[in-house]
Amino acid sequence: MKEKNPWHTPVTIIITVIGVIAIVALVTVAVLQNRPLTQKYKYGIVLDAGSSHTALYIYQWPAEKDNNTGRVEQTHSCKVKGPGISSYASEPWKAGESLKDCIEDAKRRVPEKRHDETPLYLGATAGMRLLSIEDSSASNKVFQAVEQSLQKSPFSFQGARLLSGQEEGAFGWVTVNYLDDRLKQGLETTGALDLGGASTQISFVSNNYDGSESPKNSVTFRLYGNDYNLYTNSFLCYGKDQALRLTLAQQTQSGPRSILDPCFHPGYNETVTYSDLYDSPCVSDRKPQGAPVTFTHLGQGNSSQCQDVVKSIFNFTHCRYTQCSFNGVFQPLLQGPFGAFSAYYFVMNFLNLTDTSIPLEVVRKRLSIYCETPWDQIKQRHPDVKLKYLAEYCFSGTYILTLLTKGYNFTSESYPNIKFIKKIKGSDAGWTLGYMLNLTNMIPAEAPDSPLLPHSGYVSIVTVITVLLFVLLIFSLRPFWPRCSKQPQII
Ligand SMILES: Nc1nc2c(ncn2[C@@H]2O[C@H](COP(=O)(O)OP(=O)(O)O)[C@@H](O)[C@H]2O)c(=O)[nH]1
Repeated sequence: MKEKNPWHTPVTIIITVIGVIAIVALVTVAVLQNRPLTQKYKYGIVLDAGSSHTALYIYQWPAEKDNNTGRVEQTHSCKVKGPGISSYASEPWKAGESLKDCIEDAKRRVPEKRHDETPLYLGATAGMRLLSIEDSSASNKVFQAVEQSLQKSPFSFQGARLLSGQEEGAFGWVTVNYLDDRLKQGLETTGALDLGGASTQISFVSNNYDGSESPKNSVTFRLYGNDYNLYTNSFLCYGKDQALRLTLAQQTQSGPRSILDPCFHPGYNETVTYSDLYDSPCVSDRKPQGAPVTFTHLGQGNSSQCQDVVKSIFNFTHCRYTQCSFNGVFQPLLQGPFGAFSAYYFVMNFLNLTDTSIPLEVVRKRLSIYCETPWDQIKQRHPDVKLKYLAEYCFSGTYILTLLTKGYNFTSESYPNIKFIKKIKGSDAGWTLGYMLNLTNMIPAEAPDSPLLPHSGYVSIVTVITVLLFVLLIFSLRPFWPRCSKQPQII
């Protein structure tokens, strides 16, 4: 008699076919339905009105995930032509005009249908801080002019304001740690060292600082469920352009007709007007009486003397706290890694000295060889570099090393903890991103709920469950399996 295979019974065949169709349908629906939707983005724009120039930054983030760290990124930056807005004190309307090209650029970069919901902020830093000290009415007029200009843009203008030094330092620290994904994960934070043209900031978390000593240097944050007690200080007049004024003022106190400056290359020769040099609140009270109209600024290229002149602009004589950096300012013990950006990066990158594993002594030696190089040779070697920047790298490099070691107390051991950086994951290091994250409430105080599975994880789980169900189905049909008995089944 012919053996009949139990798998060939109509019921079994129907169950198997339905099972397979159901499984295929389940996987297909799971994969198709969970495919990420076409990504929609939101945008934010911040104008950094610095002392030397203004820059516009565009940030974007996925529309659904405002609250997730590491998701906001810089997509574009635009450098405003001309000087910083504080330079337009005598013709404020020009400050507003100067921003137009970058605003036009932003209009092309941000999708038109998002324009009216895109917040636009302008934050001014030390250049405007100095102008407001010098002439508060001129500073108000400059703010009015930029506000009038930005209100005409199609973006949602949220105002132009002067940032305090403390805010500038703290937002720079937020930016660096946000981009490094250290805040959400509650990791040890990175300190921030920012060197601008008119001021410089140092911000870090130190275990031996709870804010009780010198409370004005303390900023507290609760971010993603973690509390931070940040130490921050901004030194007005210690940005690299104002620091250069301080050293030149130091060398021209007797009102000479010429000076031999150890921080400029041998053969450097420029005429400087006394009134220009002393036209800043950082030095205006020290303008020598009866000085001639101009002096000749000659380079000498002597590194050790340059270090002495630069050191002389720091005051180490008084400290009413347990410890100080300089000028009587409290500073707790340095702790952790540091990111040094803005002019720290421009200068050390030009000098090929961003590698902090090079011993400090070797760094100093290389800088002194550079400073001693004649000005003609320097110009020949770098025909494409702006002469103003080129002339100042010897001074700027010496200033940076002096500020870090004598000012902030970095040692040969702690110097390698510094990383000279320009960008982190494509976004510029600076206060602007931290400022926008704060104003848009994009960093929550408490840790967000654990995120949903990513698409690939979801598909994998559905596939595994489906395979298991399939195996289960096969086993549930066991009664219909062919028996392994020697006796043939007779129907
Ligand atoms: N070497 C060099 N210096 C720069 C560059 N951009 C800006 N600087 C200088 O670096 C300093 C700081 O600039 P920035 O970070 O824009 O500071 P701010 O203008 O004070 O906000 C100023 O002295 C600028 O003149 C650059 O591309 N190369």
